[in-house]
Amino acid sequence: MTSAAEVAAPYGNGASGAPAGRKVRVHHLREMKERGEPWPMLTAYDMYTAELFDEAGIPVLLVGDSASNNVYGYDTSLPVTVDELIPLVRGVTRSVKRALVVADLPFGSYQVSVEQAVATAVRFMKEGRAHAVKLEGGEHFAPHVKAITAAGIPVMAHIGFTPQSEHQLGGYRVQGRDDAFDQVVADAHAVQEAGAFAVVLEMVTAEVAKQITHDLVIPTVGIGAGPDTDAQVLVWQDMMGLRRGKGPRFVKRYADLAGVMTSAAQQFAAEVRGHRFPGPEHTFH
Ligand SMILES: Nc1nc(=O)c2c([nH]1)NC[C@@H]1CN(c3ccc(C(=O)N[C@@H](CCC(=O)O)C(=O)O)cc3)CN21
Ligand SMILES: CC(C)C(=O)C(=O)O
Ligand SMILES: [Mg+2]
Repeated sequence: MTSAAEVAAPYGNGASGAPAGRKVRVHHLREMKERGEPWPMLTAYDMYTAELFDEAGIPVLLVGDSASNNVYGYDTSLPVTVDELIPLVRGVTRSVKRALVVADLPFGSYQVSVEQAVATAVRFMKEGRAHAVKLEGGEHFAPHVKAITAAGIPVMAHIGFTPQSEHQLGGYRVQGRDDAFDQVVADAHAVQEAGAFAVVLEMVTAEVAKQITHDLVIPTVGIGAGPDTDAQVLVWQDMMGLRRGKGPRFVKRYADLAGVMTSAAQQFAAEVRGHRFPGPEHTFH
């Protein structure tokens, strides 16, 4: 038995929701919702980010298909492949002690059929050693969520603005306004009913996010969904200021890594050019 105090015990610099020093499981996320404790989620695509965010007390790390435009240099989420993502997932899962690692299924790897969805999810679990998978879609993807869950794989759903459908949705646009309100609510209910353990709400109005968060027993994870979701997620290069440019309005910058890294690179360059690096302490005889 774990005591309530143990369950609430913090680790690292933040509360994980899991018992101190133990792995975060999907049921801990639902328990945090029940206790009214919002939890953070960040993307991670490699060893050092995974290690640092895990130790900082981030309970859930997402290896997003956003690696497409944040690691591989494509302009959107669409081009990245399963074969490109699996090695990143493996690097992240190898590097965490406690965090739950969710692998995002990329465009084209689950939409073809329910069978394809299960097969792709199995690859991410077996080859990537992920702890859960995520896919974009609501009502239409409830059968996929159900079949992957039936295979023993926890599924996080993602509704509202779904970047893999940007061409159908008409670009990066807020969802859930006016007539679309009921559709987003119906999608949320459908994925919960199908067995999803959590649902990402991306770029929906705060009003629809609040309603869904109240309706569902599973946690909602907001990105551009206002203050009332059970959890919040951001792409780490956005919130740490590594990615330059304006970016989405829902991002808050907590650091200026682009500035830090540019000046370190410039200083290194200047010292090499000026014969000041390496010094005696860096030199073998
Ligand atoms: N670096 C990065 N951050 C993200 O949040 C992110 C990715 N990449 N890649 C995958 C998706 C795509 N996402 C995006 C990308 C752009 C906007 C954007 O430009 N939004 C504008 C317009 C919103 C509107 O008013 O309709 C904004 O100002 O927020 C939003 C979400 C979220 N995801
Ligand atoms: C923005 C999050 C939710 C995502 O799906 C990704 O990073 O790919
Ligand atoms: Mg994604």
